[in-house]
Amino acid sequence: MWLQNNSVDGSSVSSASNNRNAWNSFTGGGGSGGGVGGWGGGGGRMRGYKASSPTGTDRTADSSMMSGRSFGGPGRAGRATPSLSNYNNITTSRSRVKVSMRVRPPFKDEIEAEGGKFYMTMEVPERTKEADLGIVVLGHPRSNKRREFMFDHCFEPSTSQEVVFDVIARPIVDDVLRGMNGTVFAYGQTGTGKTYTMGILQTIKSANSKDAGVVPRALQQIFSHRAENALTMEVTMSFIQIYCETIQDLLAPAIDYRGENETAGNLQIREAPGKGFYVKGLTEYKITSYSEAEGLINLGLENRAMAPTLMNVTSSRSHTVLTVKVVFVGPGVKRSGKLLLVDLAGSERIRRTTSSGVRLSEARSINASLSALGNVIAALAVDNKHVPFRDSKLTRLLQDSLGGSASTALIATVGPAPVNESESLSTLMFASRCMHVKSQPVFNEEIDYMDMCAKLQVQLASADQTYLKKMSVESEKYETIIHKLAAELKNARAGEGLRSSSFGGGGGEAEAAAKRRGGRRSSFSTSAAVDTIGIVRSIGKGGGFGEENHDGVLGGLNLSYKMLCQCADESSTAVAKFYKWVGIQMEELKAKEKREEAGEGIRSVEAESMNKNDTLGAGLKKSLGPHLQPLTKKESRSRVEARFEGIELVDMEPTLMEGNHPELSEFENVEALMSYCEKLLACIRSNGEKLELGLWQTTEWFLNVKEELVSVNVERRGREEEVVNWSFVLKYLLSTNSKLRRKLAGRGEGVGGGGGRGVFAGGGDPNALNTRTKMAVMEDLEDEAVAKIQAGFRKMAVGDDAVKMRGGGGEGEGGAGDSLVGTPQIIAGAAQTPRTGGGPMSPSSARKIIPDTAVASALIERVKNMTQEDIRNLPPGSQTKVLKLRTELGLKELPIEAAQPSFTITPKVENRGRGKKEKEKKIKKKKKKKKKRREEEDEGDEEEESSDEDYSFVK
Ligand SMILES: Nc1ncnc2c1ncn2[C@@H]1O[C@H](COP(=O)(O)OP(=O)(O)OP(=O)(O)O)[C@@H](O)[C@H]1O
Repeated sequence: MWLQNNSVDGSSVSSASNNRNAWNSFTGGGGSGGGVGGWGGGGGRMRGYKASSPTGTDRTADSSMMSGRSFGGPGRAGRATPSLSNYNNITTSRSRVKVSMRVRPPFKDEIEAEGGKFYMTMEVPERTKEADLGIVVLGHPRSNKRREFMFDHCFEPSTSQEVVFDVIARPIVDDVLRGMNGTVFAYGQTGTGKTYTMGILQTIKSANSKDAGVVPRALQQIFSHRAENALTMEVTMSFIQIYCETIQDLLAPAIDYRGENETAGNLQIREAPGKGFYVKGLTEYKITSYSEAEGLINLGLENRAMAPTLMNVTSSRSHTVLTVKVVFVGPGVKRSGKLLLVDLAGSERIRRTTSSGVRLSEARSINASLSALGNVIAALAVDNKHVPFRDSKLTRLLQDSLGGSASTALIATVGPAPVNESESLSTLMFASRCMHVKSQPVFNEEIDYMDMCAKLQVQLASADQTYLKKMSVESEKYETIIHKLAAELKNARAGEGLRSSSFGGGGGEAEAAAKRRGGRRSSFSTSAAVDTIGIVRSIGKGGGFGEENHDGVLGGLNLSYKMLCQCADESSTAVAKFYKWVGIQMEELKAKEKREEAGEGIRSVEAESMNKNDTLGAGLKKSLGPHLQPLTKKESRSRVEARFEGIELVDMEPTLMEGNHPELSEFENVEALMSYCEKLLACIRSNGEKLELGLWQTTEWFLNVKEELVSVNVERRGREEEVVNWSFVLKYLLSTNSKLRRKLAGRGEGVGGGGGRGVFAGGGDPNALNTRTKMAVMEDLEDEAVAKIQAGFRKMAVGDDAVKMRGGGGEGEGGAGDSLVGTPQIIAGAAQTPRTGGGPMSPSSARKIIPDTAVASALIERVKNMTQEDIRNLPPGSQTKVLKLRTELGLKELPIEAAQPSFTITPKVENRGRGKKEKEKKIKKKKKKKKKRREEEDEGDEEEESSDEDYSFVK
């Protein structure tokens, strides 16, 4: 859209209107928000920035005024996109001077003079070679002439200072802070806003104010920059003006301490190799803050040559160059960036300025230098070999910036009035040429490696303490881990030692260990290895073997690595040992079974005993034969097979690491070490699993085998116990059988001795007998022994057998007593007091041994109730026994004369005094009876003998 003058945006042109004092109503052009025609072209490009004052009202009015015009039109939407063919040779802005155009808001007098008809439109093409390119179309409202220019940016009049800075200057300052040279210069007709754009029209105060231009904002950006670590930033500043081809130091007093300062008013440009052109004698101020810079610039602005011209009451009559050098210094590094902020004097047609005298010569000088600048640009634009930098002081000073090694941006300013058309065309053509000036910024960085090294060493030394402290903490951490590893390794070794000893020890400890584990799966400790991997990983994350790694850490790592290797090796050894042991055990067990199968072992003892050609042996054989049938071969084999059933040791080969472990220093990098450690860990895990599996299997197997063994042993012991029990029975029988006693007398061994030799040799726990066996034994014992004892007591009670027992006492000593010691339980609770002496048992002892309380009670009753007469009638030995028993029973002895018989044993009394024949007859009869009874008992007759007719208790 066209600019119009029928509305007002006081804020955007306030300074202009105030200065000119004539304009009070002006709209500062189309808004960026519209983006349709007019200045909105720039606004379209600027989408996202805050536009100052565009309104729809402005555009409506503007479009009505534009109707009928041959160029322009109501807006971009209604017009064809300008041809871009002319701009195809424009290279990307990254490798050339960046050019933008800014249109000053019209003054009031311009609006009045032109009637709101202006000559320029801006557009952003639909598609451009570069997305940020903008097009300005220049034409005259009253002619068909039309020129199109394409720039990097086209700023409408309402574009804020902030936007211009951000788009144009901020990237240049960024480059300077990175160590490149950068230049921002404003070029344009006088009075079009160069000084305003650069922000040095008046004294600068705050970079944050709305009107603050490039200079204050750039300084603020520099001082808010934070230098990288280890680099210090130094900023120096100089400020000159080129006035009528003289270079003046705006920051040096014109009068020095000697009275005058000649050099400050006319500085010379010199050239030095590696330094390029420089201003000799220029004062450079080191500044550390924005406020310092502000003070200096304001001082310089006071010194700046300004004079009102017809076109600009605040016209700058000189080119001003503010140079800000930013140097970053670090260990061995010097990086420098130079920022040139150039506010060129305004180009002008001398006739329009109506200058004369000094003003005229100023204008000529300005035009001459700008002309030289134009020539330089023209030469650069077409890549001329000769670039006339020396033609003016300005071009010489800008050589660094335009010569291609700096990052350069040009802001071309134009006025909006048609009256400025030719100057604007000239400016746009100059700017357009600049679009072709190549620029390839370079970094200004000097690196002194020696110096860097020395300084780093100093830094390192100073940082060493902190570093060491940090490393000692790290070290402690690793030490803790290493100690833990060592402890675990020790435990693992101890565990292995335990297993090793049990490996050789025959399984007892292995079983015990399995029991202690309570069925828990045993495991080879892999946590140590895992921790080591953790250390390696953490080292790896920390940068591997770089300088930053402390020796201590590497030492710790080395130790951990060694331990990991050791773990892997030992795990392999442990597996090998384990399986070897299992193999041996299995072989041994098989061999043992085979021996047993062949008839060796304990059965041979039994067989030996039974085969003895003596009464005892014969008796044993007769008594125990049925119990001691040897196992058949088939039975033995099935037992062996059962014991080895279920054991499948799948993989007996340990996992091994091939070859010797490399040294830590042999690894190329952390990754290689990590990879090897992972392999070690895999080896340890694999071996651990094999051990676990093996232990698990063998534990199960042993438990099975043990159960089998126990059942066999129980059976075997059962047989042993039966031997014992029967032996006891036989012993007792011996004690009552003089014939047997006589046979054994003088041998020095009784049945008890036999027991000591073989029967009790196992020392087994009779409780381990199963109930069935126990009961059977008990029943047999009771049936056999109790019956005999009862019979003996009965005889004793009648008196005659008591004599026999007493009489035989001397013969059987040492026979029975000892064997009772090992078998008290068999006669449950009876043998409270083991007998150590020999001879026939006393009634009291017999009572203790014999569980038949009925018999004992009868006996006791009998003794208690005996009268003196009864006792007197007893044989002398029996009298003593009875009296002793009575004493034990706590009975008061009656005087024998006074005693009344309580019962009468008639047959004995009656038979007393009978002849020898009768007596023998009786004995024969008894023997016959006894024999008969024995035969019955041998056949398992369980009948009670209480109905023995021979003996009767008479009350
Ligand atoms: N974008 C703008 N917005 C508002 N006012 C502006 C703008 N540009 C310039 N002006 C005003 O226009 C007047 C002239 O501006 P300035 O002095 O910056 O022009 P110049 O190009 O530097 O002129 P010279 O070359 O003569 O010094 C100043 O009063 C300034 O405030």
